Amino acid sequence: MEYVVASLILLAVLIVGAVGLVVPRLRRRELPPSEQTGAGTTTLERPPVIPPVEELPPLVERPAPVEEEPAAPSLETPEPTAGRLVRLRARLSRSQSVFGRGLLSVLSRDHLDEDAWEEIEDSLISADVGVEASQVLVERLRERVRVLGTRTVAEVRAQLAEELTAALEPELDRSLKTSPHDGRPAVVLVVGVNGAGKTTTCGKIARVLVADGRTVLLGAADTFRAAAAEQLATWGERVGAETVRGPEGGDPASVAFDAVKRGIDVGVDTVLIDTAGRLQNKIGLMDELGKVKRVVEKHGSVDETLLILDATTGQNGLEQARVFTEAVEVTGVVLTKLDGTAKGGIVIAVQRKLGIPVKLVGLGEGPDDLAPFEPAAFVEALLGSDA
Ligand SMILES: Nc1nc2c(ncn2[C@@H]2O[C@H](COP(=O)(O)OP(=O)(O)OP(=O)(O)O)[C@@H](O)[C@H]2O)c(=O)[nH]1
Repeated sequence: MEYVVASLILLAVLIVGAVGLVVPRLRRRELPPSEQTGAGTTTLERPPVIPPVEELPPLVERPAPVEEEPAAPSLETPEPTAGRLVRLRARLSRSQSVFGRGLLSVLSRDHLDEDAWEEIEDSLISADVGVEASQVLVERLRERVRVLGTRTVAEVRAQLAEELTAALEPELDRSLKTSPHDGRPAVVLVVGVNGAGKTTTCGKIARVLVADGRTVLLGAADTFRAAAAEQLATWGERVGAETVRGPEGGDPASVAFDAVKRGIDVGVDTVLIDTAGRLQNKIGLMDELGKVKRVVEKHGSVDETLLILDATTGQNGLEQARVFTEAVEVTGVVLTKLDGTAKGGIVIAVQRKLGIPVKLVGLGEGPDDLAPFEPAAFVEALLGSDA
């Protein structure tokens, strides 16, 4: 019996000893290794490691982030050209106050005496219609009112509209020659003084053509202003049109030549060439534009030469325009910035003085603020509906 008790005690001591040896080892293994455990150092218990905030499970389940597709270069769809002038008529509000409110309020007076007719003539002149054209217009209107005995405002308005429309020569051909022919693209030269809106208008015309289903290539022959080629290329990219450029300060004629060649090679419908418009002197300008035209014509004739005129420069612009018409054969005028002037009558003066049809009008800085010019719709917009 005593022998059994002694054995049990011995067994208990052995178990306690074994547990005492194993447990500290296990504890030590659970702790991360201390940096220095040399003799004489005390190993302190480390605080529990708290995972950084971002590793904590979110309170609210967040949806898995959606992988964004790389943005594909999206092409813009320009507005259709039909009816643009009507849609943009409000842009003529400054000119409209002269024609619609000014002229019509005089014409609606009970007695149209000599002073009233003079006032009407002055209004037309100040709207840049031009002295001679204003006199002719007033004479014709005065005669009609006298012969027909017109009295109501609506009748006078209708007669004024007819006279203004007639002065804009509605029978002139205003179509743009932009269709390919003889197996090559149509070539359009864009000329005008710097700042008139040439590059912008080139870009807008490219959009007009694309809207009408044409393929276009742009030639940045304005090598004079560094940013012009960049500006033109940006317009082109927006509608998927390629731009041919040359070195800054390079020969404009050579860029124009390369652009037409490229247009023929890739088979576009129309090549639009933006030129530089330095007016340092007439001879220089004539030389430069003449050379561009001659060089381009090695590929075939130029189909359209559009002169860009800033409507806000009024009669001064007309003088500059004349220099261009002497340098190259201009086939159409684009009158820009009509939205920024009360002198919408300049359209009449331009056609009368230059004998060239206004084909397009710029009515703002937006990409589609360029409208085909339609005399009757333009006059309606000038006279407004509040007459
Ligand atoms: N309000 C208004 N601004 C216009 C119109 N057309 C062009 N502009 C502005 O006129 C300024 C000059 O236009 P550009 O196209 O750079 O003129 P540019 O003739 O090419 O000038 P250069 O490249 O220096 O020869 C720009 O700020 C255009 O946004 C328009 O119809 N209305």
